[in-house]
Amino acid sequence: MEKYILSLDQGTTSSRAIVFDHEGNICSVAQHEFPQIFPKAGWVEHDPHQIWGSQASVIAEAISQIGINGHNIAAIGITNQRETTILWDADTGEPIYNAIVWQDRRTSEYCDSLVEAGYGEMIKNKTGLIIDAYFSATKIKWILDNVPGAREKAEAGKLRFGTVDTWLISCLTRNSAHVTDITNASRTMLFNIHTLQWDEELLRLFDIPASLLPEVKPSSCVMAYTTTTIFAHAVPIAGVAGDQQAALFGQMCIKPGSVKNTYGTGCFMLMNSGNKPILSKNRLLTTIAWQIGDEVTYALEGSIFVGGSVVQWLRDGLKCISSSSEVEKLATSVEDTDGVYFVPALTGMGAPYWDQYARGLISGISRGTTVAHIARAALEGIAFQVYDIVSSMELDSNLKIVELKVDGGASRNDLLMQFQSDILNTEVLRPQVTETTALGAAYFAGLAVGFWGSVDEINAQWQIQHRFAPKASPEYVAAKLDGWHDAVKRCLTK
Ligand SMILES: Nc1ncnc2c1ncn2[C@@H]1O[C@H](COP(=O)(O)OP(=O)(O)O)[C@@H](O)[C@H]1O
Ligand SMILES: O=P(O)(O)OC[C@H](O)CO
Repeated sequence: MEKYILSLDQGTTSSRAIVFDHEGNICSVAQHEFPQIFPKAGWVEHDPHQIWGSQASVIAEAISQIGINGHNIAAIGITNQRETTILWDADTGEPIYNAIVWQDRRTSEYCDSLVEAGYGEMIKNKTGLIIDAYFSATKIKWILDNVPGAREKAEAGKLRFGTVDTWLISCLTRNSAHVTDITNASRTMLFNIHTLQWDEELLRLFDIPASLLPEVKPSSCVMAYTTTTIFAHAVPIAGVAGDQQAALFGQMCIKPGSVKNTYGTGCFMLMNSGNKPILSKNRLLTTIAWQIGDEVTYALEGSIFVGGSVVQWLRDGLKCISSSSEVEKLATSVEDTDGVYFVPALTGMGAPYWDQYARGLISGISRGTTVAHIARAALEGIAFQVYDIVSSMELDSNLKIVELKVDGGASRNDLLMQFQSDILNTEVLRPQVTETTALGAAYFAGLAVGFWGSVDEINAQWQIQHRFAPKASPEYVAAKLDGWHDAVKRCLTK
C-alpha cells in the first residue's frame, strides 16, 4: 500500500493540508481561509473552533482528493502560526477565550513597564527574545487577569495553555494529549533555551501556574496518536514545529550559516546557528530551530511584521489592484519608483527596530507620482526590511550571507526577488516546492517514523526552481539604501 505524509499548516489567515509522497512531491492540497476577529484597535483574535474546523475540513478534502484514508498516512506533521495563545478547560476541552493572535498589541503597555523595570536582559538571556507583546507570556497573563474565573481555574489545575500546535493535537486526540514541541515552546517567553525547560523565575514574574503548560517534546518524534473520527485509524503525530522553523528545515538550511526568508503576511528570516545559541547584539531573536533526537539546533531570527500584507493593503485599502499577484504588473509598468519610498510599518516595525508605535510612511511624492510608483516602492520596502535584517545577522554571526533561500506567497514575485538580490548583492534561490513550511513539518514527521531514513536522503531532494543573481551597480544600491534609511528615520517614534 502506498504511504504518504500528511502535513497540517495552520497559518494566520488560512489552514492548509498537504499530502506529500516519498519524493517530497505535493500530491494534494486543500486550503480554507477563516475569519479574523478585530474586537478593538490593535487587538487580533481567532475563534479556536474555527481554527480546528477549517483544519479538519481541509484534512478531509486533501485525503479524499487522492482517494486515500488513514491507513495510507505514515505520519502527520503539524506546523503553525507561532505565539498565538489559547487557554482551554482541562476537563471539557472548551476554550475559555478566543485565541489571542501573535499580531495582537493589547499587552504593549505592560511590556513597556517590564522594559522600564529592567527585565530586558534577564528575559533575553534566558529566552533569546526581546520583550514584546508578540510573544505568548503576556497574552496568557492577560487572559488569566481578565477572563472571569480563569485564574481560579488555573490555580486549581483545571486549565490548559497551548500554542496552535498544542490546540490541534488536543483536537486530534479528543482532549487527551497536552504537548508542544520545543520550537513552539521557545516562542512563549517562558521557556529557557539553555536549560530546555519552562523557567520558574519567568513563571513567577508573569504569575502563570506551571500546571497550565504542556509537556515539551522534540520536533521529530511520535508525540501522540489521533483518535478523531476523521481517520478511522490511529495515525501518529510525529513532527511538530513553528512555521518559520519548519520552513528553515523544509528549505534544508541544515548547515550553520544557511539562511531562508519567508515572504508571507510578515517576513521571517532565520539563520541556522548550529548547536549553540548566538545571543544577538543587534536586536535579532535567538530561537530554537529544531530538536531531532537529543540534538538541539538554534537559529537567529529577524521578524518583520509587514511583508506581503502591504500588498494586501494596496489591494484592499488603496484598491489599486484586485489581486495580490497583479502588483507585479503594476509595479513593472514604471521603470523605478521616481524617488518614492514606502516604509510599510502598518502595524509597527519589528526587527531590528522594534518600534511598536511606528506607522507606515510614503515619502518623496511629487506631481508625477502614480499609484504604480507607490506599488513599486511598497515591494522595495519589503526587500529593504530584509536587507536590514541581513546586516544585523551578518554582524551577529560574523558570517557573510552568500545566498538566500526564499519561499512564501510573495516570493512568487520576480520583480521583488530580483530587487532583493540586487539590494543584498547576493544570490536569491527559489525552490521547486515553495510550500516549504508544510514540507519541513512533513520531513520532521517522516524522519520520526522511518518514512525517510536520514536528513541526507531528504537533502538530496531539494531543487532550485529559479536563481536570481545581482545585477545592480554598487552606486545605485548605495543611493537606494541611503534613501530608505532616511525614510525609516522619519517613521520611527524613538
Ligand atoms: N505575486 C505576489 N506579489 C507580492 N505579494 C504577493 C504575491 N502573491 C501573494 N502575495 C502576498 O503573499 C501573502 C500570502 O503569502 P502566504 O505565504 O500564503 O502567507 P501566510 O502564510 O502568512 O498567510 C499575502 O500577504 C499576499 O499579499
Ligand atoms: O502564519 P504566518 O505564515 O503569517 O506566520 C506567522 C508567524 O509564525 C508568527 O511568528
